[in-house]
Amino acid sequence: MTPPESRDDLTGWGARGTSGVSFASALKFDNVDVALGGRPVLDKFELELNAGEIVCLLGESGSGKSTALRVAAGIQAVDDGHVLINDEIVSAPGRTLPPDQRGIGLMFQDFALFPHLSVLQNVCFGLKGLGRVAALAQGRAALRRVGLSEREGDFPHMLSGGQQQRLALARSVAPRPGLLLLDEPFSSLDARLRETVRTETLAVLRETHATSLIVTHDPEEAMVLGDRVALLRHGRIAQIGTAAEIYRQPVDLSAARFFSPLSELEAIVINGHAVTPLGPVATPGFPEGCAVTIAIRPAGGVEIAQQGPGTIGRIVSKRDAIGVDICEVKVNGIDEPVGVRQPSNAALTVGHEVYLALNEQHVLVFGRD
Ligand SMILES: Nc1ncnc2c1ncn2[C@@H]1O[C@H](COP(=O)(O)OP(=O)(O)OP(=O)(O)O)[C@@H](O)[C@H]1O
Repeated sequence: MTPPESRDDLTGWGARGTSGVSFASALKFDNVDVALGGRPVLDKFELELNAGEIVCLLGESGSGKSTALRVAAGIQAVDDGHVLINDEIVSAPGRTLPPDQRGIGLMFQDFALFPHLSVLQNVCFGLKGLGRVAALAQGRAALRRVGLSEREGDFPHMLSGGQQQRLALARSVAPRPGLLLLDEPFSSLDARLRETVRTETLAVLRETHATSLIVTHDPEEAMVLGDRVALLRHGRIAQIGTAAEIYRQPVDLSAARFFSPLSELEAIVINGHAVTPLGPVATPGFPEGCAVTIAIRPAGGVEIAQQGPGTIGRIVSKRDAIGVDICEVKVNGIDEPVGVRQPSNAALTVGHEVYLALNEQHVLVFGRD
């Protein structure tokens, strides 16, 4: 049985800035097709990572994220297209350079530690080419960075979940790979631990300078970790950009829904505006008479005030999430209550009549077919 998490899981990382430095590699997927079980999983898949960049691959379950990572790792062959690492073709139809010749570090959701090897042996496994003395020195430095020096003689089953994650990270960065491929690296950790581990892992990735491709299904995680976020849908990139770009200018309604719940209002464009029960919304670029969906994010899209001006509504539910109110407000003419997150205000209570003001800058407009 895995030992429980301890305070050490939150505080036990080594000194920042002590990870070994890699020479970052560029990675390119060029028109990659992969079919599995007779179904296309990657479909003309295109993605380019600049050297040293951290890109998060985000998407619904089954969208092809892990398959893309496995292709980059050389575990999965391509049916068409190419994969290039530093401009060298490493995957082409019928030709797949093995993982150990790609200069990559891999980290999986279940950590895939070797149960019969000690902590130190696990981390030194990929360092055999260095010779024993250099491998031990480099392995111990990686363990020191993740705060596991004292545990080098233990076996993986003696470590807590958080410590196993740290060992898996140390093992993947110890050989100083130019490219790190991480598949859901935090999903097996509990929520309390995940934030600390995420921050520390990001610090390690930055120190190593390795190019990193991280698969996740958690939008918040992608936005925190990625220099850019790539949204994958049915085996293709639906959108790629910085977290701010992809959150503020989602390519379509379904991309917008991925990053937060939305209040969605249907309207028609009249005189350059969509008329909604919450007031008019400017619709530049949409023709007169066009049917649009106005999507409002709970954070910033609308504000609740005790006094007008604004549209009258009634608070039907409220949760206090440590400094933040999460409210639902019923407004005449809108079927579903409008979701609002804003700084805590004890004066706002359920049943209270309030005024809603739209913040047009945070309101999204999409055309409807
Ligand atoms: N070996 C296989 N044989 C047949 N189908 C497969 C195989 N591996 C994956 N698939 C299918 O390919 C699709 C994409 O799988 P993949 O694991 O890449 O998705 P994912 O986006 O990583 O999903 P998740 O978030 O659930 O891990 C899924 O529909 C999956 O069922």
